[in-house]
Amino acid sequence: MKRKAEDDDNSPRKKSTIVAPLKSPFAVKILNERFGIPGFRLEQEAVIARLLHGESAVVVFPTGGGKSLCYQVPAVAFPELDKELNSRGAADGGVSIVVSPLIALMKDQVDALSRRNIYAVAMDSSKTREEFLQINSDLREGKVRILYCAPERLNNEGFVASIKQVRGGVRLIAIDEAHCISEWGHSFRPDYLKVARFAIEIKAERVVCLTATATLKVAQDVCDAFNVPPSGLFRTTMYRSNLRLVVESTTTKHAKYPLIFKFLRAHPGPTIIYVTLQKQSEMLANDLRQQGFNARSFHAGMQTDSKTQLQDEFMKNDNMVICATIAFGMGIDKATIRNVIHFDIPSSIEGYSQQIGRAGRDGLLSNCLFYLCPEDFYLRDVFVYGNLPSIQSVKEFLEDVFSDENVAKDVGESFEISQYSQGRKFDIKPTTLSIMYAQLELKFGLIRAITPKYSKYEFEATSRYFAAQNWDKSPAAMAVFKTADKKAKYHHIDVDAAANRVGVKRMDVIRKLNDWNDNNTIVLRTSGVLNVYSIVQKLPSTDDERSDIAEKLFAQMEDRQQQDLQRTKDVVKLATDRACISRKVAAYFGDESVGLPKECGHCSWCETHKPVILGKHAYKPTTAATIAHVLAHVPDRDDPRYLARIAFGIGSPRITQAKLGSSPVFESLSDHDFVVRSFAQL
Ligand SMILES: Nc1ncnc2c1ncn2[C@@H]1O[C@H](COP(=O)(O)OP(=O)(O)OP(=O)(O)O)[C@@H](O)[C@H]1O
Repeated sequence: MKRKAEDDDNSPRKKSTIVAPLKSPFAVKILNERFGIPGFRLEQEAVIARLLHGESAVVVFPTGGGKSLCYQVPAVAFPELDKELNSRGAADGGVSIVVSPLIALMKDQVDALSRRNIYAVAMDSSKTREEFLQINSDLREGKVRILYCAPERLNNEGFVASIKQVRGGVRLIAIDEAHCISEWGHSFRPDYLKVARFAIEIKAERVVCLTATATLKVAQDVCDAFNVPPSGLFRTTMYRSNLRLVVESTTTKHAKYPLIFKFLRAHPGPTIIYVTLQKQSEMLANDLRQQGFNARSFHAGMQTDSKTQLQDEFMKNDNMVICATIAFGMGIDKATIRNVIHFDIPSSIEGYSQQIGRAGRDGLLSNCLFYLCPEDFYLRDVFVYGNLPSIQSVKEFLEDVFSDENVAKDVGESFEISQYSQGRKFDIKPTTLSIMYAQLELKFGLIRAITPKYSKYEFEATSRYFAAQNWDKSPAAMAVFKTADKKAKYHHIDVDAAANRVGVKRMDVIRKLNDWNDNNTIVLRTSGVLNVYSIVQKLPSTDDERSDIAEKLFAQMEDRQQQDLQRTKDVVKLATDRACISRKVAAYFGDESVGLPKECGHCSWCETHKPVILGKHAYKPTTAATIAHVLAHVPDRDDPRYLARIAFGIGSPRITQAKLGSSPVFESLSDHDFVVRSFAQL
């Protein structure tokens, strides 16, 4: 008998009315036997029991709380449980997919799982073609237990297609850092919004979303995205009784230095000092070294090898001070960090709590210091105001996306665009640009991102390449031979020009290059991503329609700017309030658990019962003369926000291109409030 379509719906959106068990002896057995761990912590067992029962879950555990086991144990348990219940064939165990933004973390986990004889792989761009083919074949045969990938991978329709063919299907999707799904979250990532759609498309049986920082609102958003009922939300307390939370205010940034030196002399041990700017991390490490500390700097601008080496050193060392941007710490599992110091204002309470959460995982007393002064606000404002482009830029960007050529295309056709060049051309930050694309995709339903292309191909020829010139007369090979241009060691090739020249498809040329790469005829290098979008709905062609979309996009970004400004205010309020800081952090995350003391007894408020007083942040007023000074150096009058940015010292692609970053007016009004209005009446 033919079943109704909804009966086939295995997707996580299908709600269940059956109550899931809280215990799972089977999961305990897997934990002991396959992971060598004696027992579960927190609510790990209840989460896993629910997943094994076929339900989805949202997990909010603090950093280091053991979220990884919540998906690793079920992934291993599914095929074993099938065997026990005799419900599926041995090769039909399916795969569990972990979506995570942290590539380094994926690698560590894959290594650890491999040591336990669990077949896990990370699908990332470092894989060679051979490895990639091997993974795909193993996936099809249902051999891979856990597959890690970054959210961006879900834009790759080849990947989505191959997942649909996995033998045994997708048993579970685990979404790490799941707060990135929520637009209310402090680190919203547009590609995360596509995970829910992906889960439905590939008919994932269940989903587990994991995060260390989610307010009630964010947790609710995550639950809504995957239709997880209240019984599927697991939260444990954020309160950490071994963390001493101290806030101190200073009059200037400079005055923080002697306080830090003095504190670290009295409290040695592994330490992380968080700063906002890369340059600052280097300067501070330098100053600390001069004071005799074993200090090093860490930031995202460093080479991957140096970063890995430094992390390894920090893991082994018991008295190292790392001056780092927030790039440091994610995936660092060092239990004995004694001090976490904030040299600048953290961007949100979520960020603050995540960073202090890295201290004292061994349960021993650890100090979390937060130094605050009026100068700190400037840096935060630069970051927040720098994200919002001008409405003019948004309109020009949309004109480019909805060009006559694209508008003439039919539904199902696609267009290519380089987000990188658009960012430079329209003066929009890459993250902001990708948020707008995600909105065009998910909110307006106009386009859909599909597999990006590389725009630049180059290769190093081996002797086989030169030999092939005599015998390989295939059109794709001829296209390469005729077009590739040798400069020094590398041949450069414009794949589109090559394809046009001989009248073959672009794809054929790319396939040829890849085949040659596989059989050692060439060593291929690719770079320069071209984003590709397929048209889902006829693109808007009238000015009114475009204007309407531009205004909606802009309004939403303005909203985000307000939220970001509010986040800074929340942090300052937390630090300067007449209340227990630990309790306030817990309350911010909706954690009012019974058993939480009214006052923690180990924060600056509880220790002194005096609030931290922050000096007044005095902005200078803008005058006609200060504005005229800026205008004298910048000829453009098309965009008040652009002028305000220069004056305030917020870099942008357009400012870099105009070489105005070193102009005398750049940053000239940094001690003024960021007022676009001052330039708007010109
Ligand atoms: N039940 C347990 N018993 C003993 N050790 C555990 C248990 N659960 C997790 N751990 C260990 O605790 C450490 C932290 O776990 P994990 O990395 O999963 O934390 P996390 O919640 O993902 O943290 P983060 O938010 O920093 O990513 C790991 O070394 C892990 O092996």
